[in-house]
Amino acid sequence: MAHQQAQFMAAGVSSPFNSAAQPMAGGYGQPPNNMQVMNHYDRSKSSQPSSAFPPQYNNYYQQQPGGDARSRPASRGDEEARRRRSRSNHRSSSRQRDYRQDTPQDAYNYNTPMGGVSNNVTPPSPTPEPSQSAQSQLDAAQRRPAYLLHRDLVIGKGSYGQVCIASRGEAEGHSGGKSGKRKKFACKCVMLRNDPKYIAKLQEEVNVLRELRGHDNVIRLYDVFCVDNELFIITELGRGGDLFHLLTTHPKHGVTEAYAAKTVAEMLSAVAFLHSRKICHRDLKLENWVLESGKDVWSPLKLIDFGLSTHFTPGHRLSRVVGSSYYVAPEVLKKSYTEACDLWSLGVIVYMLLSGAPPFYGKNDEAIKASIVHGEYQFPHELFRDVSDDAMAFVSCLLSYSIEYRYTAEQALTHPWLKANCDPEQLQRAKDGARGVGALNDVYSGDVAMQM
Ligand SMILES: Nc1ncnc2c1ncn2[C@@H]1O[C@H](COP(=O)(O)OP(=O)(O)OP(=O)(O)O)[C@@H](O)[C@H]1O
Repeated sequence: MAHQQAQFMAAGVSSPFNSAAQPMAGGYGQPPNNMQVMNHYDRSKSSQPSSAFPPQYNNYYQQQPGGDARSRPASRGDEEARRRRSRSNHRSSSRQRDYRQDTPQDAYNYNTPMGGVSNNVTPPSPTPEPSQSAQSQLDAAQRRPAYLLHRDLVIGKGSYGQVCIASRGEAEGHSGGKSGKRKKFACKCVMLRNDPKYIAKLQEEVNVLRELRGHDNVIRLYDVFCVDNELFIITELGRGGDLFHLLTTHPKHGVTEAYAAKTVAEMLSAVAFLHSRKICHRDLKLENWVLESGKDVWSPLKLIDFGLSTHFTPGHRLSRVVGSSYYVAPEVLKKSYTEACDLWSLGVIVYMLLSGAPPFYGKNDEAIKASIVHGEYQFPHELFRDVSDDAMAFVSCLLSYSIEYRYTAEQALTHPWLKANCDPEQLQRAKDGARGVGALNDVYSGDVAMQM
């Protein structure tokens, strides 16, 4: 994001970070050279350092059982000891583990012929046929229906496969507009398994993405198809990379309140919209928000990764323990929860945006879970010195242990902290988005959309 930084500074836009900016890595808003993209986005979880966060995140304070959430500023000695403990803890703790024990029960559809463009996830045939064409022999760039898949341009890796760049242009039968440029997309590539539960999970992910099309802060689905037992989910490309990357590649902690408020308004807009459609995301975390533009860190945020999302019935409790360390709500760990778990996760995200550290932590997943279930957190002075009382009050409304008192996304959008720190037009757009105003106007236009 060196060029992002340069861009907003040159344009006279205020820096989103709390401290003097140093060049940051990441982003691919400029025509990327392959190596840049690989360097910044080939973030294989297996190759992640064992620390949950890079060193600049390791200033977590020690939990003080029984302490007031807004309690005493830590003394310098305390803080040093905590930092030391925290640093050694996080060297050995695992990164963002998912508690994936989830098996959505929706029916799935086996009807789509291989290679077709479809909304349906097609399971592999029990005895896979040998590779059918020269297509499968192309390695670095493979031609798929209407897209060129750039297998070498990996922008992310998750537990289900990898996400790479796909593009299309005149060669694939699409006009490139006036500029004649190829349009780029993100393509999630997932090997299919002959496992109905697994297929049903993917089907739910695709269904949810399709249902949410048109909201400004939800990544837009363009296409889904299967080729040779591999599923390809083509979505809009978040060119600015994800928020985890943005925060952790910056040398200092936290973002300004103005940037946090803009970010949170957009997140709440998306989450309110999801909940109005009776969809619970269940995996909100910094990594699952990407910036639309690689040139402007103030560009809109987009929610990605609906792999753990589920439809819910109001009044019915969900029970499967799913989510990611640090962000998972206590009631999820207790196996009885509602869509309010998403608001808890947003509370964790805002806390982290403002301070650069998570509110609940521990030396391993078990310790993190125990800290979350215990439910007590603080706003340590050294991390929140420059943060307003209103901002902390806002975080408290989301990190309410009791879901009765926890704000809904709609309620949170009316909080005075957002009003004081957000551009009014932006806040209004977020509120409109929460009610699905933009989404209702999302006409399926254009050839790609027609394929859906
Ligand atoms: N549309 C996109 N635009 C930009 N980056 C993306 C996009 N989709 C995914 N990514 C990147 O790829 C990473 C992995 O994608 P995703 O979360 O969808 O995969 P996953 O297998 O479901 O991962 P996880 O195991 O974390 O749930 C993301 O954290 C993000 O950095």
